[in-house]
Amino acid sequence: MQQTAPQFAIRVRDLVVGFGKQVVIDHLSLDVRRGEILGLVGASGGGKTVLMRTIIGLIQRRSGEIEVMGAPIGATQDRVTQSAAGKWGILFQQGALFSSLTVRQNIQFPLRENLVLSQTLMDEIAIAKLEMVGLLPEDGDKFPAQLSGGMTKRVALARALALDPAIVFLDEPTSGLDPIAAGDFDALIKTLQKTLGLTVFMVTHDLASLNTVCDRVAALADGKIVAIGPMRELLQSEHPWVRAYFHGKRSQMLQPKAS
Ligand SMILES: Nc1ncnc2c1ncn2[C@@H]1O[C@H](COP(=O)(O)OP(=O)(O)OP(=O)(O)O)[C@@H](O)[C@H]1O
Repeated sequence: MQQTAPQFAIRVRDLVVGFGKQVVIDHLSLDVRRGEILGLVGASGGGKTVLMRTIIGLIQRRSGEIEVMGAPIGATQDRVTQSAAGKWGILFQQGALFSSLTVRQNIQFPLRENLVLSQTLMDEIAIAKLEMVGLLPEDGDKFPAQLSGGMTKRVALARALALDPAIVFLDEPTSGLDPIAAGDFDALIKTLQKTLGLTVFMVTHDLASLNTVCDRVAALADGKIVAIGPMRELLQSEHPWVRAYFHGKRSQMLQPKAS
């Protein structure tokens, strides 16, 4: 692979990932530009989560190359791969907070795992991250069971931001939220992109998110990226799956962003 141009946060080339006889990702290539919000859509079970987990080294690939912020990601789940973890933060599909830890302790978890910091500094960082995601310092004392769905997503995002990553991976961040909370969360993502210069890789089925916050949308079908570009371009795509996805009955309410 050529020297990575600095404008790419993630480069994937000719990636193949499978389980037994099943090939999930089939010679897929994808560039994610630094500082963009990229939305990834695809059929349920089509491999979106597998792609995301392979990029961050949690799933072993069969072949292909992956670079994150210009550095290659190892082909095996080794410690070298793990040590790259400070480059990114992850918000998993279910939020996945530790139920026995307070919000503050959840946010501090990646700090404890990766750094040696005083408790005072960690408390200050936790307050700063809570503020960043629109929560109050006193929310830090709560346990996950005491949070609403929207708050849970915000805490999970605060934890993903704990190590000041360059990239955040979000797996269906607005699923389970009402449209107002989902819209608020989208606005938060956009603000963080602008203020922190974050690159956001977002798996989502949320048409409103795709339309309002994503700079580009990539469509995954048959294990490959079959279309990529701003939403208005995706809406023009002739690919059968992309057409069915964006022009099906459930998508008819979609209002394209003005170009
Ligand atoms: N660890 C694993 N072992 C075996 N098969 C797996 C594993 N992880 C994922 N798969 C399979 O890979 C395929 C893609 O799954 P994946 O979770 O990436 O889909 P997805 O596009 O994220 O779907 P959804 O939108 O429903 O979340 C599925 O057939 C799934 O069963």
